[in-house]
Amino acid sequence: MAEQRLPVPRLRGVSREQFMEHLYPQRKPLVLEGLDLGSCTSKWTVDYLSQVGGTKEVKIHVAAVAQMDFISKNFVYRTLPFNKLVQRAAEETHKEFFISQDERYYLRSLGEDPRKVRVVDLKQSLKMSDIADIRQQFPSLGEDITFPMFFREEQFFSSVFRISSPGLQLWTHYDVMDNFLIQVTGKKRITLFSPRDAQYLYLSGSKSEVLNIDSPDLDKYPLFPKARRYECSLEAGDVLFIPALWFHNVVSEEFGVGVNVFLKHLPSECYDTTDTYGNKDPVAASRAMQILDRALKTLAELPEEYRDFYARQMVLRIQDKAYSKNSE
Ligand SMILES: O=C(O)CCC(=O)C(=O)O
Ligand SMILES: [Fe+2]
Repeated sequence: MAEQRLPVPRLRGVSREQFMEHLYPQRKPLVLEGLDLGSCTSKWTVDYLSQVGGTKEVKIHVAAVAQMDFISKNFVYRTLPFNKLVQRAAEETHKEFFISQDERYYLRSLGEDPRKVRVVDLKQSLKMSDIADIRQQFPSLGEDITFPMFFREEQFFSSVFRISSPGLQLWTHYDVMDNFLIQVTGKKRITLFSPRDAQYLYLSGSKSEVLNIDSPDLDKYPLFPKARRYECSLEAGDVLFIPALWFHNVVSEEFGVGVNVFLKHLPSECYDTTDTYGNKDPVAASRAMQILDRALKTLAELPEEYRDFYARQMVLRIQDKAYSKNSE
């Protein structure tokens, strides 16, 4: 089957009203151009970021190769002061390094203590200190960036620094929050897949096992070419809207600094309160999955012929009762 590459629509000068009333409800990826992002787009050079961002320790991925692989774990986690990370990610060869001279770096910033489970206080509002918000963790840099306010204040979940060495590729995954990915400097190729095509992506949790999306091993992943492939080039000043559950794969074509804003689409109580990354499935989804696992265990008590018969009835019931009637 010929592989299709569908462009992600690009829109310039979209207003808050236009986005919220007409575009957001369509739940499709979009590149928004020409939004006011504040002074970051001109200020955030390597020197400025390292001076103003300071020496706060950050946890990073370090990889000896361009394509990070979560299955073979061809990367390690290390810690560097923020200013060092920025300098190293911007250079191609390193005098100081962890694994090799040409190792690559990826920062996904975290909150103060990502292991701490957030606590619900008396007013039911959540303690946010362990959730990334660059305005909290990097207040001086936070002042330079204006988030596109294309959402209601209470939808805000987190804001995350994304800093990457040239060439690095982040595996295909989905997040459970809506996302505005703001590319402040540098250039990325982003490939997206619809949640409806999850069946062709060979998922392991929230990630696709197909790492080499440009030249997949078709013996291992024969259905992968059936997934409709959307693509965009994200350049400095562009903002990509990634609706929750849309898969994305990111290749940094240059050293680049981005910030993404995760926001809640569902009412707050639908989300897992221990989720600090924005990637734990909604509570009802993980409960339903657990119940399904129990049902499968129960079915396994039957001999094959019966198990097969009842399993097929269950699939039909799921399709009839739970699939969206709105075919894409
Ligand atoms: O642009 C990146 O570095 C990764 C983007 C991403 O996965 C996200 O914003 O959720
Ligand atoms: Fe993501």
